[in-house]
Amino acid sequence: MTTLLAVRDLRVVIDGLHILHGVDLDVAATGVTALLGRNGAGKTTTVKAVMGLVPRTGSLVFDGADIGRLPTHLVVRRGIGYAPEDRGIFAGLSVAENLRLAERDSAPAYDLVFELFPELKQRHKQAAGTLSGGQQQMVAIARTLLNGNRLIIADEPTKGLAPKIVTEVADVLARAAETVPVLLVEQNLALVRRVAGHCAVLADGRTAHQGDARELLADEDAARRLLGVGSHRPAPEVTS
Ligand SMILES: Nc1ncnc2c1ncn2[C@@H]1O[C@H](COP(=O)(O)OP(=O)(O)OP(=O)(O)O)[C@@H](O)[C@H]1O
Repeated sequence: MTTLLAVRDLRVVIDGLHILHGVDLDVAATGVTALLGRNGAGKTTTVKAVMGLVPRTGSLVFDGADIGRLPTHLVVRRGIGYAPEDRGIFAGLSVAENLRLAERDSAPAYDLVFELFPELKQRHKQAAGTLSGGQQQMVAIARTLLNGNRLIIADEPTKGLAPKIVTEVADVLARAAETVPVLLVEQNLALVRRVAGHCAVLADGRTAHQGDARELLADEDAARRLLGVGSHRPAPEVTS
């Protein structure tokens, strides 16, 4: 596996609380890498640390360059797009305005975005706050695809969504990952099995496992030990 982002011994302390105690993570240069772990394991904190949104120590090497001391805006400028767990959309602004605010490149990839999300084109004048949860998630992912990012980080994009919408979001992530590698924080293991190649599992702020996602999820005992759940649930249909 070729590594695009190499995280080593990542540590985060917030208000004196040690939240990450040494996370190692290799994000593959192609496809979807899944970041897994039980609630509170440190997944969101890990991706926030990559983005420079929380104070961090350790080594973060992205495409051969050290980004471990860069502030968020410079991490973004290196080509890492982030769709946060809370989606971070501007509720009072329209879909088009939300997208326009995210433009960084001189030629934003609206063709790609509207091909993947035709619904956003139809709803471009609608206030983003009146969209469904799934549509808001599409706006969050679309913003990362507008610019020529070299890595997309999506934090629990399917959280709270209806099964049909989960399938749609899974579809889009799988299609996006054909051109841009994706680091996906996800609890829906059926989706992970469907779209992910490499995976890392966190436990108590540390890396407990790294390897092939499907191999891990095929191993009932390991999945239960590392993730606390059986992994054999029906997979959502990915049509692309
Ligand atoms: N700003 C903060 N202040 C104090 N504790 C925090 C802060 N951010 C995170 N934590 C704690 O750190 C631990 C890891 O949180 P984090 O959100 O990274 O976990 P997670 O794996 O993403 O969990 P979930 O799957 O529930 O979203 C949790 O115990 C959380 O309560």
